[in-house]
Amino acid sequence: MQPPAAAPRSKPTPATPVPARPDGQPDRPWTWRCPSRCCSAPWPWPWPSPPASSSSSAAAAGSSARYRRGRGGGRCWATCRSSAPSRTTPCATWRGSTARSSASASAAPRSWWPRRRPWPRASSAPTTPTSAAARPTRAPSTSPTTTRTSSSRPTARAGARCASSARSTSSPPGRSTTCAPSGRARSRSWSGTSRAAAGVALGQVANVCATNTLARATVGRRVFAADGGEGASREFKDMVVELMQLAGVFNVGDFVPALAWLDPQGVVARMKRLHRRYDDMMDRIIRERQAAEEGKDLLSVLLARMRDRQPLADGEDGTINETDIKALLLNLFTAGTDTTSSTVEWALAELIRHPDVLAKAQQEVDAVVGRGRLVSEADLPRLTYLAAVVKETFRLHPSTPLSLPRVAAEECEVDGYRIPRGATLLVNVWAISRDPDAWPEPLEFRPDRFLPGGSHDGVDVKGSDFELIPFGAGRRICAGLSWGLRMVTLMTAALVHALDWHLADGMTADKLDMEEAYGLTLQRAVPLMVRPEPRLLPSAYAVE
Ligand code: HEM
Repeated sequence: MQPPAAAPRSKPTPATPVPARPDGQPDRPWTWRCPSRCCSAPWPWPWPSPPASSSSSAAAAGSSARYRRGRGGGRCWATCRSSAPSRTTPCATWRGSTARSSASASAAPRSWWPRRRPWPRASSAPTTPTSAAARPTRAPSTSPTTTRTSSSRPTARAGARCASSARSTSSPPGRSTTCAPSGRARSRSWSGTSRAAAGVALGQVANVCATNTLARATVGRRVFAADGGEGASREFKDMVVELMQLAGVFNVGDFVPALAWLDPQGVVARMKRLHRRYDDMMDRIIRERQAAEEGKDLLSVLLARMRDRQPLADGEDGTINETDIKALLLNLFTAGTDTTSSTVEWALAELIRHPDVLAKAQQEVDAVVGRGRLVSEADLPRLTYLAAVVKETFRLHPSTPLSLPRVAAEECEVDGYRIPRGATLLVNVWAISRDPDAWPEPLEFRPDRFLPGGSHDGVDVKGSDFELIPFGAGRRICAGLSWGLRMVTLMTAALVHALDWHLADGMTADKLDMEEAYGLTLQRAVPLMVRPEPRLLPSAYAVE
């Protein structure tokens, strides 16, 4: 296969002065995209910081243009489509690996280092005590009116087994209670959130919720306090983000084995440091669990199996040890937290940018649940519009845009392209779900397409409709699909139902930055800062 020409690597001469970030935040690095527009890669050289107060001329770029600058999109994808006899597998593979190589080279001062997503603190402006009790009714809306490089992936395999164990231990089939234990934690943290009228980073709150919910099923307790645990949650989230970024780096040693021992970018050294931090955290959790009474969580089950020298799954050989347990937990926490919370963050961002869609979703949840209680997992099957919103979010913002690397076990041919044995393949899920041949108006956020009578009525995210595969497909499909889908849907439903949403810091919906940061998971480049406002009866927020 002859891949299309790669992005030019010479430094451009800017014709115009460097504009400020559209969001007017001079303290964060603003990375240019490839100037030839032939690909989505951030420009790989350090760029002078924009002047602190210059006006936001770049903000004029429309939302569609912002989307187009994302990975694998824009002209490059179109070029591949026209020049290659088959676009999907080979082209997606090429796009993926190229995007990795150039995108990972974005951040100053080390040109081969991934850009870190800024992790905001809630504004230090004085908070107004707008408790749920004080603000029971819906306020007039002030919303703007405009609209793994490892080929064997051992921990992943173990994770798949682990997740099925989790299913059997924590979430019996037929019982619709997967996320139920987190309900109280959720409402508690939201009432705290609503007090933070100055603005909260939605992704961070969602991450604490997703992590605690998963933690309750896996280790029997929340790992972050509902409030006051900001430091710890930030540390954990930073670890997950760092892991995702390192996993997404174009590591020279992987492609030029002779250089691997040199670790020229320091990726392996950073991975090892990160691994030690994870290991310490897991050690702490295991010791605490061993000291406490045995529970019904996954960790208790695993520890009991280790103690009784039983294999992990019936019918399998071999017993498990503490390292296996740590690997399983690590796998679940890394695979299951950031993916979930970033999807919820994208969903809210889209809803804020589309007030009509938000209003429709709120009407639906009001009709099904009312305003006297919080939405629960049992309500989800009746929330068809909300399900469509979630699908549309997965389509435009798949949290694992290049899926996970696959290695061809045997040489094969796909659509006329020879795939050699041992080749690493990446499937560009992001580009597939924006393919104009499969999706009319692919860059528009239109949940209606999934409704009865819509162009994609009946299309699902569960791996059988190949134009929409945010969880992957086939044998190695996401092991936490059921959990992740329910978590995203429940969290989005709850946020939409319980709160009205305003952007913080004077931001308006039409200027909201929808830029994507680079990493294994699809984060927002600029975290979503919001001001939530209660919209239910005060009693609905009551917690035991
Ligand atoms: C929005 C939520 C999530 C999304 C979009 C997502 C997406 C993905 C994707 C695309 C893959 C790669 C599949 C492939 O190679 O074809 C994957 C693998 C995996 N995911 Fe998820 N995931 C999510 C949530 C979760 C959760 C909540 C868990 C666990 C509790 C989880 C556990 C795993 C594991 C263990 C694997 C590796 C499976 C294997 O290689 O056999 N994921 N996920």
